[in-house]
Amino acid sequence: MDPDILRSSFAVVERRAEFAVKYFYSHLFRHHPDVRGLFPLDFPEDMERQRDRLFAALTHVMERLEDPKLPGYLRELGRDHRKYLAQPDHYAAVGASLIAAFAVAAGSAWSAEAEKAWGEAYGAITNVMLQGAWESQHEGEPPWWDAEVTARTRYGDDLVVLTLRPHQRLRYSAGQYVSLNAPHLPGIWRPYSLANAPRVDHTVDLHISRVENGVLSTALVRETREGDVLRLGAPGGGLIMRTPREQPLTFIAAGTGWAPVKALLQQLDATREARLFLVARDTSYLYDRDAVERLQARLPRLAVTFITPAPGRPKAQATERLLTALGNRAGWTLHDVYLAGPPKLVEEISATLPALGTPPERIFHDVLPPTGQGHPRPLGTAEWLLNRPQPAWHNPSSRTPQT
Ligand SMILES: NC(=O)C1=CN([C@@H]2O[C@H](COP(=O)(O)OP(=O)(O)OC[C@H]3O[C@@H](n4cnc5c(N)ncnc54)[C@H](O)[C@@H]3O)[C@@H](O)[C@H]2O)C=CC1
Repeated sequence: MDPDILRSSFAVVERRAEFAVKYFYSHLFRHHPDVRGLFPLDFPEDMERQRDRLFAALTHVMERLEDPKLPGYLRELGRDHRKYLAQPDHYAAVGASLIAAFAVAAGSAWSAEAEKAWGEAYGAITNVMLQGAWESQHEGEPPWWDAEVTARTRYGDDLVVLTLRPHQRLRYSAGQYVSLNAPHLPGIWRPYSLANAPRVDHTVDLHISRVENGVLSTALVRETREGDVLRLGAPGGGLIMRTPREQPLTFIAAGTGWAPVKALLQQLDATREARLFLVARDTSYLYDRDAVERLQARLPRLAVTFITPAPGRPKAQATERLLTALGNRAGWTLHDVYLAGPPKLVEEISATLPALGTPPERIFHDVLPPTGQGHPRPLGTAEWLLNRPQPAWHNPSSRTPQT
């Protein structure tokens, strides 16, 4: 497998992603009509997003071809793909259509070597994913976990906290996420962080913020009732506690990014020194305040800072205020930082923290899909002070305003 050939041919295909994806799906469904059921064809807007997801996953792999963590990621992906009831034949069918689509999209940039490199790479990727699926099956895990909604708390129009009781025990670490599906919306799965450390009764909380035109989040926020049964995919993600006991911690949570941070905080003992920055688009979105108070009562060395825009100011101002607050705190060389929230915010804050003194390898967050704008270069301290980064809102209207 030649990483250079893979990367150079993928770079050409990526520029024609839209065409490549259309070709891929029509090729796949023409040759293997049986796999149609695995894709959310009833929801054209979701099929549209499927394109981004397919390329986000491929880009993720392309960027990590030589990363020793890639096999672990692929095993987790294979375990998670059991929820689609994906069989070895399906993997082979997808591979044949993917390579056919790449060949057409790459045009004259395609060659016999590229075809060979992709065939080998796809075979290797599939083997590791199938191994992950097999291990999960061997350990007695179900393809997905049916889970009954046992409680539901609505905050405003666009946010709901659901408590679910999985029918089979779900093993996970605080800070991990699962994908979630409602059986009446087949094929639509979205990742949500588990909002609690494992409990004795095995129930889990999910914090769901409604995304405008989001088929699943809208249904979950508006229609889900106690007694409904939802489906959870295999837990995954590496936002788990990695910091030695004696070291101080900073948590930054924006919006429902509070979910994994809350789970991580629940694991701390009373001696831990930690600070928490909770960011919301306005005060009415600072939900779950009781839980914050309970944590403060249990953790005397936890300093909490709430950050919202000034009254009447746009929500972007919260991120500016967060940057100011971070700049006013000391000790960044000592703190491990755990970050969760909108991908753009996570990207910006993790690019800013090294200028304050946190080593990049001490900043932890989920691997979020690429925003298409590349990763910002970390700033030097002087650059940061002279020219503080402005929050970049790439789609400020993608959220429904609260009425
Ligand atoms: N594990 C993780 O990292 C988790 C991430 N999330 C993500 O967090 C977001 C939560 O959505 P909501 O609760 O509706 O949050 P939201 O849209 O209300 O945003 C919360 C705050 O984040 C900041 N922000 C939002 N978008 C930004 C942008 N483009 N650039 C810079 N700053 C921005 C603003 O300060 C805003 O006040 C979703 O994108 C979700 O995918 C949610 C849960 C867990």
